Amino acid sequence: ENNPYAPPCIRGWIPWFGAAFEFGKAPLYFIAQARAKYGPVFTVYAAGKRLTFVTLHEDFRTFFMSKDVDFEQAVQEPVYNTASISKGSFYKFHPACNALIKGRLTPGNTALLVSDLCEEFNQHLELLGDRGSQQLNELVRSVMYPAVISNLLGKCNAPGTPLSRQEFKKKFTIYDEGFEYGSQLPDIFLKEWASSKQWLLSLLVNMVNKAEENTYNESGSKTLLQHLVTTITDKFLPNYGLLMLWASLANAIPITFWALAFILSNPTIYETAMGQITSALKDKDKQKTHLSLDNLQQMPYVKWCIMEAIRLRAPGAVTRRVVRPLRLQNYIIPPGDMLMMSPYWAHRNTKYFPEPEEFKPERWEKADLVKNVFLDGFVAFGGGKNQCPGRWYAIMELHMFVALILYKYEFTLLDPVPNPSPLHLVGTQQPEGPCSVQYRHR
Ligand code: HEM
Repeated sequence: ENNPYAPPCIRGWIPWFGAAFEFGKAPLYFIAQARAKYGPVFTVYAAGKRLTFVTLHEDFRTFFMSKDVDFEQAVQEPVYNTASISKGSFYKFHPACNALIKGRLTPGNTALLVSDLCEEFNQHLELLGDRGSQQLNELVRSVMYPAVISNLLGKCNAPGTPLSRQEFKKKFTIYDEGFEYGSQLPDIFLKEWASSKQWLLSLLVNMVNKAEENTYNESGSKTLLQHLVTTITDKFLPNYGLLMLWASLANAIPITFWALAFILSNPTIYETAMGQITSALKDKDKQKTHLSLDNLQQMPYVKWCIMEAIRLRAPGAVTRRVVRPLRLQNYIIPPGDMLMMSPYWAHRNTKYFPEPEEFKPERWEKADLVKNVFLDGFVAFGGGKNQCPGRWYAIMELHMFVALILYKYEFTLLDPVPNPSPLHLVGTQQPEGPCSVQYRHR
């Protein structure tokens, strides 16, 4: 309690609630204000928890690599609240689960998923019809949900009728939108959210049963889910499946929305991207557009647009738990503290990203993306041994989706690009307001 080396601690006026109220209103902006006022390392005491923020790039290595901080202990409680996985099970199986996903989604293995994913995207993009208008984020969801489920969990597990796709979209959206509160509160406070979670869990029970019956695909390979079935051997298997499903959709979908919105709202960027897409895909069919890894490599500018959207709308925070006294700057952070790092704010450091608020795809020219090297200071996927194992898949998936949809459809943005909502710390940023588009098949 009276640690003289502890960083400045922010408490609110109401002692018990601490800063929870102020923090909860707009946590993303609270971080920036607190940093300006209290310096690069500070603790927020909120709702009985100590959250210590690490804001200097020079400390990120410690955040990701130190043996005195731990990923599993930081996320165990949220994992229990969102997927009902017991503490014992999580500590037992999480390392193997993480290693599995990492191994299945290396750049090389991701390349093997390209042609199936392309087929899925084609199929679901064509369901949009010749023309229409709708919310851009709804449109992205309706194509990406079934396509990615099919690609990662198996074709037999993707919702196969318009009605079941509609229902999945509805349940998953509720689950995803409530994930942040759901990760902190017991189910009894969140009825609708908890019932969507139960619905999704039963769905995963079915998927797992099928994966246990058919341990291989028609093609003789295994889906990520079929691999998971052999790794998790306790009763929480479907629950791990749900978390994996959430992780594979929750961050990638908002980024797809932003990437499209940024491109469509900027005529020069749009022209450059379209130039590359049309010259790479030339006279390919516009209904069944076969797009290969080579084609993707012919559109580096489109990839820069994806990377730039990820940079600008990066997760609000990633977390670790301090397990032994941790030295940072001139402070000693006590065990038990949650350690927080904000990729969103890290990407607004002008030393690494001049004109940080601008959508400037060209800044990615300096990164050796062909060799899978990002820009210095880029931390959207976290780091260390718990760095996002889906990052190569995410980049490939978004690159392909954006190229395909722009090749097939012409869009008109009917609203200005919305601001990001200041309400969320978990995951990539969500739009604050509506953004509708009109589209027409080319
Ligand atoms: C643009 C899209 C994405 C972003 C920005 C993103 C970001 C992140 C971040 C920041 C973490 C935590 C890392 C840390 O604490 O150091 C994470 C974890 C994770 N991500 Fe992603 N992610 C994306 C897409 C995906 C996709 C497409 C998949 C699956 C195919 C995926 C699977 C996972 C999994 C399974 C974890 C948990 C890892 C663990 O348990 O150790 N992510 N992601």
